[in-house]
Amino acid sequence: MSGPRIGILALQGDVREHARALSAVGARPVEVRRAAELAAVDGLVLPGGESTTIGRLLRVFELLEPLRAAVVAGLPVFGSCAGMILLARDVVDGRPDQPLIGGLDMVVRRNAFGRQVDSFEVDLDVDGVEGPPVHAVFIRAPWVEKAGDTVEVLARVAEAPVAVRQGPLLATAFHPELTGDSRMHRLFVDIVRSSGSGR
Ligand SMILES: NC(=O)CC[C@H](N)C(=O)O
Repeated sequence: MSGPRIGILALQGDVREHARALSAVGARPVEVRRAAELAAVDGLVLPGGESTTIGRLLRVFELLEPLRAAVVAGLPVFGSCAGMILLARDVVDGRPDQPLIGGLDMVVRRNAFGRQVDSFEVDLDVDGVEGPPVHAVFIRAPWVEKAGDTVEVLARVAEAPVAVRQGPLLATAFHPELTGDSRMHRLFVDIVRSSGSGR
């Protein structure tokens, strides 16, 4: 039995690390740069990078509208860091006109942890992830400023949600692809399988 085909948006960011983590949990990773490639996946990862740049590239590659439509149609998507921002319905401290995909009923604050703690690492208990805490790497990360009632908060740093799920949409402010621990990817692949689009 082969695993679900999981696309990784490959316009910017750490695509290779996500591919490795997805393979480790039995999925088949494929790079996505075009709408036709998007149409052929069972789930999609939006990697970190710069959300403003990725948003602009989504327009250039004519992927923004197809992605919005895919999310509305129920495609499972996992956004990390900049990918979390792209899944938000609104962003605080974003650039004016920064394109978002939306889908997750949340407002995020971009670069929320500020300059002093630009990047940091912390061990986090994440709901839905068994075993020891997840070692979470934050790099100029956002946090969730406001979340709707149907958004499940899976982990927090201080008071701020940094991992959330709403139906088939999963988002983390941290970078689970950088630590060699593929449990967040396993959680996403389980979401893809149970959403019915996994083959
Ligand atoms: N590591 C990251 O993805 C950083 C996100 C970046 N600060 C942004 O606003 O998009």
